[in-house]
Amino acid sequence: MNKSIPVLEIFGPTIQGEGMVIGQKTMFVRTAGCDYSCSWCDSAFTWDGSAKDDIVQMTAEEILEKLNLLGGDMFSHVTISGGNPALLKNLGYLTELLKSNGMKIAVETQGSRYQSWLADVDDLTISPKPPSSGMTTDFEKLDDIFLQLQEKGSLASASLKVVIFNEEDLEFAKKVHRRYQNIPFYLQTGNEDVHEINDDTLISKLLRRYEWLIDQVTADKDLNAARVLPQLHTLIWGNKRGV
Ligand SMILES: C[S@@+](CC[C@H](N)C(=O)[O-])C[C@H]1O[C@@H](n2cnc3c(N)ncnc32)[C@H](O)[C@@H]1O
Ligand SMILES: Nc1nc2[nH]cc(C(=O)O)c2c(=O)[nH]1
Ligand code: SF4
Ligand SMILES: [Mg+2]
Repeated sequence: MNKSIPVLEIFGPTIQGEGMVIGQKTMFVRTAGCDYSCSWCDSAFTWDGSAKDDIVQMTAEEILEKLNLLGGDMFSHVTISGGNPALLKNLGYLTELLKSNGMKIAVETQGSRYQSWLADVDDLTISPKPPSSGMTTDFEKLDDIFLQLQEKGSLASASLKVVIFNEEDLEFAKKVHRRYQNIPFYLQTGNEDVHEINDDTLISKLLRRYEWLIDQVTADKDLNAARVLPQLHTLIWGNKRGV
């Protein structure tokens, strides 16, 4: 089989620090390449060229082998993130292989591209980007993604997660929530300091930002069904990579 999946990191077991299955023990596979360039991206090395020499082209079998080498029998859940893994048409081989080996699959993507294999994912997080990112969401594309998931009977596996840095982001998030009212909706604290190396400084600021976000949500009747979360892994390990 051809070595067609560009991989930047494989790590774990760790816990999922974000979103719908926060706390779930999982392995991570991080693919290279993104069609966005968010101003605050905490994984910019996947697309800004700074780690281009670390990209390894792997087959699905090689990825499974590496997961087993690292995780042994201490995992049954694999999260595929990036970059944008939904750029990769042939990732379906990997999701099939992992599932046939008894693993559950989660995917993190921003909702700019659809791939048929997204319908086979157990925990699908779609994370449209708010104004602070500098990106513009194509809502027709996003509508189409949810439509395709619905047609395949996979809507129940999906959730929405919007990262919030300011009030304008919150307005954007409310628009998303209104448009897709039946999709579980998560708000996540934005990390403004992705290069901070002092964990105490970072964590106390993130906790203040989390409290601010909770205050906004509790005072807003349009957000009665929202779930508000921090990035748990950042509170534990700071900006460290590979955790
Ligand atoms: C690095 S992205 C990769 C997957 C996909 N490109 C996406 O953005 O959904 C994984 C998650 O991290 C979130 N994220 C990235 N930078 C962040 C930051 N500075 N603070 C909080 N969350 C961040 C993204 O919004 C996304 O939900
Ligand atoms: N522990 C942990 N949880 C995460 N949830 C989403 C992550 C990501 O970068 O996509 C991530 C990550 O990098 N680490
Ligand atoms: S879409 Fe995700 S990986 Fe791409 S730049 Fe934005 S946060 Fe980073
Ligand atoms: Mg991350």
